[in-house]
Amino acid sequence: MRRAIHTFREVQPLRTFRKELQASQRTVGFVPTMGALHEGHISLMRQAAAENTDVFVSIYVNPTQFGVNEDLDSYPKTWQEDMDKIQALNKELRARDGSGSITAIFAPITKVMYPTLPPTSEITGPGSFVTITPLGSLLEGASRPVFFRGVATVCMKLFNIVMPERVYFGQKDVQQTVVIKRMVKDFHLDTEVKIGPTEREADGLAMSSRNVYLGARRREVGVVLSRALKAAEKKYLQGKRLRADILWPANEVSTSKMMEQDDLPPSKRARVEVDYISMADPDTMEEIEVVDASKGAILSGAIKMLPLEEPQEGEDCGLGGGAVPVRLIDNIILQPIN
Ligand SMILES: Nc1ncnc2c1ncn2[C@@H]1O[C@H](COP(=O)(O)OP(=O)(O)OP(=O)(O)O)[C@@H](O)[C@H]1O
Ligand SMILES: CC(C)(CO)[C@@H](O)C(=O)[O-]
Ligand code: BAL
Repeated sequence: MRRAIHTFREVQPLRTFRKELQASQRTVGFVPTMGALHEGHISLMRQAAAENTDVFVSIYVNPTQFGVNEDLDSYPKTWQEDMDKIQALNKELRARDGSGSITAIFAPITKVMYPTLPPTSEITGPGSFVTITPLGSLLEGASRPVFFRGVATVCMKLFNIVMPERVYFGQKDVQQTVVIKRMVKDFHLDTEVKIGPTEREADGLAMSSRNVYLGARRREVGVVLSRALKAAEKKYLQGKRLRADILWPANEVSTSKMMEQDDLPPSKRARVEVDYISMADPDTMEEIEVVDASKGAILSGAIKMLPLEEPQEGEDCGLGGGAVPVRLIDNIILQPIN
């Protein structure tokens, strides 16, 4: 049966629609996004459609997860392209027997999501927040202090509005998946958290909405993060278990790339800073010295691609002309070995 996609801007009409679905024993898989959709998002929607009759997608750039000096204002917005991609996915899904499809988009304005106060990005600002500590203060949380408070808060609101049977998150944001699982467990939320694999470009770069800001020169250097993590994973697969043995090749790959770029003239280089390379416990994200092979571990990292110093005439500098710094994250799960 061909079904239209409903776009909701308000909570109540969405709830009414959701209740109708529930009354007819349909199941909802929910994919929260901030838009600027790419194959990473689409693969989560595909997975959700395989496991539910109806898929709800939210498109909302949540201000409270951006720090005051972060890139909220420049976050890419591509509404029409996003709708075209979702329509194309539905066409693909409808050709498949037994598959669900995307039936609702939730695209609220901020007053709908934060009805009481203007939302704050200040650490000590007022508001009703969900905090998951210390998990949310480590790694990404150390660099972006309000990030996981904002993510957990908006996801709690979205889950309360959509009431999905299942929620879908990408492994690319691995710490986010750990935070969401913890929130669902600790608050007894009646939903199942499903994680989809990281979708990558052919050279290994993890897909991200922010990649449009990279341009060719920074794009080529940015792939260093996935290479560094791969080098570390290789050590684990070769039987190494100690932090130093696993992480040194990752640090070497990233440091030599930094030095290589620093030595180039400003007209040719794309400078990069490493924020962290981590080997952490999969449940707590605390750093570990030794991998317990029965449990595995999470290798993750974050780098910052600095603005191009001397963009060249005619060069593909990406959206923003190479002036926007771009933070890239990536991770590899060291799988348990029995
Ligand atoms: N490459 C990817 N593979 C799989 N899932 C992804 C990928 N990139 C993002 N996702 C997932 O899509 C969901 C929405 O993410 P979001 O809209 O922030 O996109 P994004 O590309 O992660 O943006 P950015 O990297 O700029 O923060 C999240 O669950 C995220 O983990
Ligand atoms: C989960 C999320 C949509 C919350 O704003 C965001 O953090 C994201 O896109 O990963
Ligand atoms: N994908 C995580 C959203 C953010 O970086 O703000």
